[in-house]
Amino acid sequence: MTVIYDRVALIGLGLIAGSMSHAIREKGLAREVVGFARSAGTREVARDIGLCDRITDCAPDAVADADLVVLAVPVGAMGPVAAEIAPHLKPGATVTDVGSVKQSVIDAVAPHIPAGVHFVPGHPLAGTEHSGPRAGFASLFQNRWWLLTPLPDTDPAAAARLSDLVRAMGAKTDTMEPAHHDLVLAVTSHAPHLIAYTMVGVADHLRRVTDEEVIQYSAAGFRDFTRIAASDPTMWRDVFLHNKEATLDILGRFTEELFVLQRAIRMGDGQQLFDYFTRTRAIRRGIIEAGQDTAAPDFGRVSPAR
Ligand SMILES: NC(=O)c1ccc[n+]([C@@H]2O[C@H](COP(=O)([O-])OP(=O)(O)OC[C@H]3O[C@@H](n4cnc5c(N)ncnc54)[C@H](O)[C@@H]3O)[C@@H](O)[C@H]2O)c1
Ligand SMILES: O=C(O)C(=O)C[C@]1(C(=O)O)C=C[C@@H](O)C=C1
Repeated sequence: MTVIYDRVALIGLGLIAGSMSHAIREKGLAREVVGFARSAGTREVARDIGLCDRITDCAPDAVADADLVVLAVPVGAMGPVAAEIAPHLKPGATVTDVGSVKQSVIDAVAPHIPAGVHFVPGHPLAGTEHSGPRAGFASLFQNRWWLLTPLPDTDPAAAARLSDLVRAMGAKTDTMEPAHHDLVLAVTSHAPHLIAYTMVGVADHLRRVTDEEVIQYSAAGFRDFTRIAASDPTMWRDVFLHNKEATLDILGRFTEELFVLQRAIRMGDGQQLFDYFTRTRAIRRGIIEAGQDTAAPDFGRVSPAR
């Protein structure tokens, strides 16, 4: 493969940055991958497992002379991290982020980006319930979407070069308006996570169930919920706090639908339930036909949790 950036700096060394480092180094897409993490423990693990070519103890060091800087920290930390590295960015460099929410990250990061540095926000639609420096793996982005949400004044050449990197890591790229991205992701990712957290919380309240039966008789459907509900609390706290309006809108619609189904059950309206489930089954089949189902539960085998 061709080198796309001479030096890539990864800020935050968790699942996404770790997976990027594995993919970039495995495919030779950069001459050097430098990593920085805030906590000494994370840096130590990253050094132990040889996650990057170099790990530094200071964010400004990591970004000095980097051609691409990737902000891979929780959404709420993007602004402060951008402020810290901004004075040290190389003219002509590109800064991207991998945050699950786009508009609030843009609002927090863009004001810090100096003239002559390109900011191309992005979001890989790929992940697992695991986090931290050991969680990453090179094939995470294979055949998954990686959305870019460039700003009106984003340099097209900088965005195209980032797209090249993303595609070379195995992902498919598309561009979207940030606010539209946040609404789409509220439907496809954020509200479903909240529902999974809630469902597992409900089971937890039923002590009789939780004590033994929830483990012993855990059905596949509930197990899928528990996988999602095991996702990183900091990351998801920040997602909901920073995509508040869209998530609340979708949860409002969800509640209305839930009442419709609840009423159908109460009234014994089997036809309504059958018709509803027939429509939703078609959506699932559409996702599989589009090649978007990658059997997420297998991720646990690929990358053991911390
Ligand atoms: N996990 C997923 O499924 C997934 C998928 C796509 C995008 N994302 C987004 O990618 C970003 C990183 O997620 P991840 O799953 O790699 O997380 P992670 O928890 O595995 O890693 C996050 C890293 O950020 C560091 N960090 C945390 N708080 C920080 C702070 N205040 N300042 C500096 N560093 C800090 C942590 O030490 C860690 O190194 C998030 O913005 C998340 O929304 C996650
Ligand atoms: O498979 C999972 O564990 C995920 O939840 C990944 C997932 C998603 O909802 O699809 C989670 C958050 C992201 O921002 C992108 C991907």
